[in-house]
Amino acid sequence: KLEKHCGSVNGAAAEDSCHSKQQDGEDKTADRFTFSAEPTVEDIRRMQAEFTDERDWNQFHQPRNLLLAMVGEVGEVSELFQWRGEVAEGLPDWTDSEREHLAHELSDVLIYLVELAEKCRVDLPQAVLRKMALNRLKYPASKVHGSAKKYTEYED
Ligand SMILES: Nc1ccn([C@H]2C[C@H](O)[C@@H](COP(=O)(O)OP(=O)(O)OP(=O)(O)O)O2)c(=O)n1
Repeated sequence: KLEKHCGSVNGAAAEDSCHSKQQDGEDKTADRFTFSAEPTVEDIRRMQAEFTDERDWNQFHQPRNLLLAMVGEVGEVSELFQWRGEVAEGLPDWTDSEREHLAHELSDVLIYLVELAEKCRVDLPQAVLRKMALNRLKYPASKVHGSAKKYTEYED
């Protein structure tokens, strides 16, 4: 079962439940945003595996091809942002159609990423947990709070 999220299927046009202005006028949209619980990463892996099986496309979906496909889709995401200058969180100036286009392109990136991980036998959800643990060790909050320097730039 796929739950509706934020009053819309893609979470983009959710003026009432997701986009509330506080009394001081500050838009707290970003603070309130969360993803739907489903589909899980494993659901996405399985759905894409079914999609490729049904088309006999597995023969084309080797790791290197999936990597190139994913990078191509990242390029399509970049196209949506290029020449716009700074874009604020929540994309306040974007039309619904532009938001939906972005949702499609980000989904393409995710679909290929998940399939690439599958074909490389990387259990992505667990790998993310391990990598985030490493990130926390590398960048202790007490040491790096408020600074975006890379870890090699810290002196002690
Ligand atoms: N050989 C293929 C082709 C497509 N797809 C799936 C995964 C992606 O989610 C989407 C990509 O489709 P397109 O290559 O047609 O790319 P776009 O949807 O981005 O279309 P366009 O490049 O015209 O914007 O379809 C796939 O799994 N394997």
